[in-house]
Amino acid sequence: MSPQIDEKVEPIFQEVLKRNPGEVEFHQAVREVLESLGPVLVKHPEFADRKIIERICEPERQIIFRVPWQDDNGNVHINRGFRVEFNSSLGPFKGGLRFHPSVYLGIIKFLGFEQIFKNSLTGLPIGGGKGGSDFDPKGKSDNEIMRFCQSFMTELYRHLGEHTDVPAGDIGVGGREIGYMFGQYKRITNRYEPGVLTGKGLDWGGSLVRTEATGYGATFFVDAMLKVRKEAFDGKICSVSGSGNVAIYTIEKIHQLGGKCITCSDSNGVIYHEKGLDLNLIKQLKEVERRRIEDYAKYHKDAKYIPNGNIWEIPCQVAMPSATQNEINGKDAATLVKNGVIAVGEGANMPTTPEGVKVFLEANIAYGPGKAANAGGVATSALEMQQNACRDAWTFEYTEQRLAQIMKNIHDTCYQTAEEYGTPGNYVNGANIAGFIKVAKAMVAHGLI
Ligand SMILES: NC(=O)C1=CN([C@@H]2O[C@H](COP(=O)(O)OP(=O)(O)OC[C@H]3O[C@@H](n4cnc5c(N)ncnc54)[C@H](OP(=O)(O)O)[C@@H]3O)[C@@H](O)[C@H]2O)C=CC1
Ligand SMILES: O=C(O)CCC(=O)C(=O)O
Repeated sequence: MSPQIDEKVEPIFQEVLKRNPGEVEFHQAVREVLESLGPVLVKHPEFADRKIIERICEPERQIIFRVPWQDDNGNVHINRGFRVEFNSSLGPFKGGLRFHPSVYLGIIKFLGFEQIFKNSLTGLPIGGGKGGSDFDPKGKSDNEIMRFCQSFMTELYRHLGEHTDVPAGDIGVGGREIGYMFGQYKRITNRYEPGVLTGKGLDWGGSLVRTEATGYGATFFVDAMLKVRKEAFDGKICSVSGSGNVAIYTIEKIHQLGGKCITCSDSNGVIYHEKGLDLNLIKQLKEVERRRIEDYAKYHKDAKYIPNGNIWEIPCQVAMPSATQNEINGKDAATLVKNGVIAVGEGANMPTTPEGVKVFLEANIAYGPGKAANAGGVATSALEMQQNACRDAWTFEYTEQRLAQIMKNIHDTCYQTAEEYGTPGNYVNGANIAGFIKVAKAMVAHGLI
């Protein structure tokens, strides 16, 4: 762990540990932000007076509920649902829902905490929140998914609203699940309220580019970091982990920008295709047929499937982790650096451990942390809310242009803030400080609430 937490901030972190026992991912996310904030308190003593850091670490509201559902054989199952409404200083709580068996309060709190600063960086009026369930969608039938989503929304709906809390997708939650939850919300409330969820279908209030936004946005962010170093994607060998929504559209944009992506993965193994990935096949396998990535190698005999492989051992120049938290540890980071990586852009949330982050920062590579690099998804969700509010639907070109501009702004804000605070090139500090200051100022303005 980095010893660099400021002495004024350390007691706040100790209190977070005490108040939230066992929530290790939440501790990790909080510590990483708090490490950046010492110099901010020097410039802004009012933040310390008003106990802004202490308040920002405590969610405004945490909802935990039972989700009973029946499988196709009539068996009853009970899952646990969560929604952590972390901070609404800049707008309604906004952030995705994750359905994965690993979900517990500590995961949802880490994601909700990150979301506060990410959403602030977008420059759009959205607060931070996150939710989900320990439900495992793998191997479930379409009807089982629908029954689960309906049961989940039957409890959650009372906490949502376009001006209150607006969920979207995350791991295990895509367009299909958003559709079932939207239908149930509409049925229970008797309101057609498109702005209550984002990531909706294009025929019923969704936005063009939302599906692509996180991956495209992360690639735009890395492109901006490369440009600072007089580099470009063109001709670069790239490695992407995961094979879900973020991974697929990261690969797509990398290819559009002239890079060659040679890897993807799922939780069972890694695909290595030296001549470059066949993205149409990945889309067919994952988006249409919902199969495992292993099957990719059945169609390309020159591609290798490595069961339980370590994707970060495959040499690349640009790495974009797009699967899950803590997928790059200190050793993986050192391997990437040794093999010549020049840029790492995080499509996933907190995919690098603190030890890995330290390796990247010390090696002075271009390292874009998730809360900045993957903000394009939630930013485009906010654009979807704008379209819903004025009952409009923008073109793909216009929406992508807005996304590209937002990502450029986020990059420049992080870059300039890092310089201003004496750590040039450190996007971790830049993102944490810039994201924090905007929320902190709003909290001061709103008084003690
Ligand atoms: N969707 C969005 O708009 C945004 C997503 N993110 C983040 O991006 C990441 C990916 O999300 P998304 O693409 O939407 O999710 P998907 O469910 O579409 O895909 C997730 C991918 O990551 C793999 N994965 C998930 N959990 C693990 C694990 N524990 N170990 C190894 N592999 C794993 C999955 O493999 P398998 O099928 O085997 O589980 C799958 O390939 C997450 O960190 C998410 O929080 C960030 C910003 C926005
Ligand atoms: O689009 C959204 O509201 C949420 C996206 C998300 O979950 C994230 O940024 O991690």
